[in-house]
Amino acid sequence: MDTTETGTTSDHGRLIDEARGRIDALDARIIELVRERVGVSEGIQRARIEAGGRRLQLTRENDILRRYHEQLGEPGTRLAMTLLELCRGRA
Ligand SMILES: C=C(O[C@@H]1C=C(C(=O)O)C=C[C@H]1O)C(=O)O
Repeated sequence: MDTTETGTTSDHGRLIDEARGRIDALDARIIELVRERVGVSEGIQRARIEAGGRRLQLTRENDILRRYHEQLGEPGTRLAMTLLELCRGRA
């Protein structure tokens, strides 16, 4: 059986390379979606400030944290916290 320096067969190596290509493409889409989310969030924050309100709304943030937790567990909560951190404070 033909093996590479990582100990995989060439078939496995090809499968891994192909799957990594898909992961790289997914990561690029995720980063693009995060950038889109930052822009939408900034627009909401700016509108609220212009209307005389506060930039942040913690009840809404808690709903988002709960949704991520329900779907992805504790790491989902941390992911949502990171997303909210990226989206806060630029308006
Ligand atoms: C975007 C909003 O403003 C802020 C940003 C949020 C977000 O990025 O999801 C959520 C709540 C607010 O603290 C909103 O109220 O929906």
